[in-house]
Amino acid sequence: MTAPVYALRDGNSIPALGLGTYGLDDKAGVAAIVDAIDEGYRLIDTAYNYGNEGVVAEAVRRSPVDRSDLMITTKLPGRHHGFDETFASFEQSRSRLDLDWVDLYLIHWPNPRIDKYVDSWRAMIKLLERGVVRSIGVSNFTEPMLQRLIDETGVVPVVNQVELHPYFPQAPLRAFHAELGIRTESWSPLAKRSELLAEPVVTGLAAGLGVTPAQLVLRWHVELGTVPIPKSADAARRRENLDVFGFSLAPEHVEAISSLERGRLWGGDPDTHEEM
Ligand SMILES: NC(=O)C1=CN([C@@H]2O[C@H](COP(=O)(O)OP(=O)(O)OC[C@H]3O[C@@H](n4cnc5c(N)ncnc54)[C@H](OP(=O)(O)O)[C@@H]3O)[C@@H](O)[C@H]2O)C=CC1
Ligand SMILES: O=C(O)C(=O)[C@@H](O)[C@H](O)C(=O)CO
Repeated sequence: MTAPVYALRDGNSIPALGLGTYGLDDKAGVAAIVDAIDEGYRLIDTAYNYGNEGVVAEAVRRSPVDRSDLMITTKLPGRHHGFDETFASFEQSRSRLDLDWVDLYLIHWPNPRIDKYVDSWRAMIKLLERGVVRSIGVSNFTEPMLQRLIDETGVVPVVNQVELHPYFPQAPLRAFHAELGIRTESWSPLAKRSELLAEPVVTGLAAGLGVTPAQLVLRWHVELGTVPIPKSADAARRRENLDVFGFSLAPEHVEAISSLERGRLWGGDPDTHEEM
């Protein structure tokens, strides 16, 4: 089973659910990603800073699934912001990933104090023109930061990957994305498991639908039209996580889950958090 896809504003497409890989390392990580592709995952999310681009490369090499059927995302770290620095960093990522092209390249964090994300964005536009990147987007960008990229370059990111889960549904940012045709990707979609999966509203609705709490939460993302990228090192949980396209949630159930809102999981406010 594979996830359905959404069209991106640049004409490419993105699976409605993908695999997070933060913490999938070494041999076990390779095996987990090979298995995930076999299980039907087609969108794989890594980053320069995860230190596992080589692990993703090995999994892609070992998988019988054609590379062109996969969407591989990686991300530019904060310490490499800048026009020339972005080309150099991208080349390291591409080489470690052992790919002719990267499907989706994101600015990982805006790092506003460095104030070079527009320079990086200009370099990413060039990478797109050169054909070594198929789609470009950002991660952890606020509305004013997105607006600045657009005002200064005229190029709208296809994706903004942000913290998003029932504790932090990001309704205003999602509405802004919808106006601009930016697809929202949800990081930590299960709120890093935490206590979310034991919330009575989650367990109650899940029991009523005959699904697991994680499936209920991931279906909530699907109902919102965001792309969740749950990470799991466990095959049974990965299968469970992908199996959310055979049921739906009533609008009042979506609302009930969204009402768990209480804010970010930790201090990852893009206006102040600097991640190098
Ligand atoms: N752009 C950014 O700044 C960021 C991007 N990310 C991306 O988002 C991905 C996902 O986020 P992450 O922080 O890992 O958090 P998730 O919300 O995906 O939660 C992962 C945790 O949930 C557990 N889990 C997974 N599936 C289930 C299930 N069905 N039932 C119970 N527990 C489950 C996992 O354990 P187990 O492995 O044992 O199953 C793991 O402990 C990352 O891997 C990364 O790719 C994350 C943070 C920031
Ligand atoms: O996983 C990511 O992409 C990150 O940016 C992480 O470093 C994230 O910020 C985190 O997990 C912090 O605890």
